[in-house]
Amino acid sequence: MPEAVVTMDGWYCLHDFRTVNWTAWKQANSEEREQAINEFQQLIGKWEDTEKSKQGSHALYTVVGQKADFMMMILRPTMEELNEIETVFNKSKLAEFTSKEYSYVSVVELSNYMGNADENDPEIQGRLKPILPKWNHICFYPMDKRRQGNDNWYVLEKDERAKLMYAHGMTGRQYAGKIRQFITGSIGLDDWEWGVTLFAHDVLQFKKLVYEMRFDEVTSRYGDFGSFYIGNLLKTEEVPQFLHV
Ligand code: VOV
Repeated sequence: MPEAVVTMDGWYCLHDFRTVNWTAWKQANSEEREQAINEFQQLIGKWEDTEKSKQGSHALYTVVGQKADFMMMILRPTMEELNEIETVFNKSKLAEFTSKEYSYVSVVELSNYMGNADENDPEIQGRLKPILPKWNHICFYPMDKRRQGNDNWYVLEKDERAKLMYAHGMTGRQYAGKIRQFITGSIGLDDWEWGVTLFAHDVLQFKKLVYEMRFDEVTSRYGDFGSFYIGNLLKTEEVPQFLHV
């Protein structure tokens, strides 16, 4: 039987996508809107404090296209904290004007194919508990490794999988400084096997990287993908402008 890889797992992760009901938002009076915006900014302020004390991290992006209007990506040490954050948002004034579009629950994951990584190494700890970059663009999509006929990732021996992952890593390394990738594992946690979250300064680099990877065997033979979500950075101070009507 092929050997499973022992993963190293870090902070839990919630991707939370919301759509604004602009009609209801426009009908609200200006005090209500101001209250909703202030409360949301205070909430983000708390996330910023948590990030400063390295107890978690977050990213806030507007979403381009009709899949949602904005997304919150939250990293925390426990699943309970993720749940608390979404509940606080759900009880907020702004939530009265938004609908839940999609969410994804996972955990920051590093696979240790070479078997030589030391989980206590500060560099590895930094990757398991990362501070998310506030780069201009985000790209999120869930994915599976295929299990179909001759293309079944889960019957490949570990050495073979390690070789394919190595080639994958080599393609990715060419994008150093242009793209930062965060792989979150979600087997047993959500509907797909992994979440892929990419950050870039230049949005076109997502297309170039994802296209180039389509030719890596690990993707061409074994990659199955869900919906793609693309977004632009929403800074805390830009929230009032984004919500201005
Ligand atoms: C900047 C781009 C980039 C780079 C450098 C990179 C490197 C690496 C390395 C070195 C490793 C293995 C060790 C680890 O760190 O886990 C991985 C692991 C993984 N990757 Fe990756 N990946 C990138 C980018 C990158 C993308 C764009 C995708 C989506 C695939 C695509 O075709 O759309 C992806 C997927 C994954 C997955 C699902 C895993 C876990 C697979 C498993 O079976 O465990 N990844 N990845």
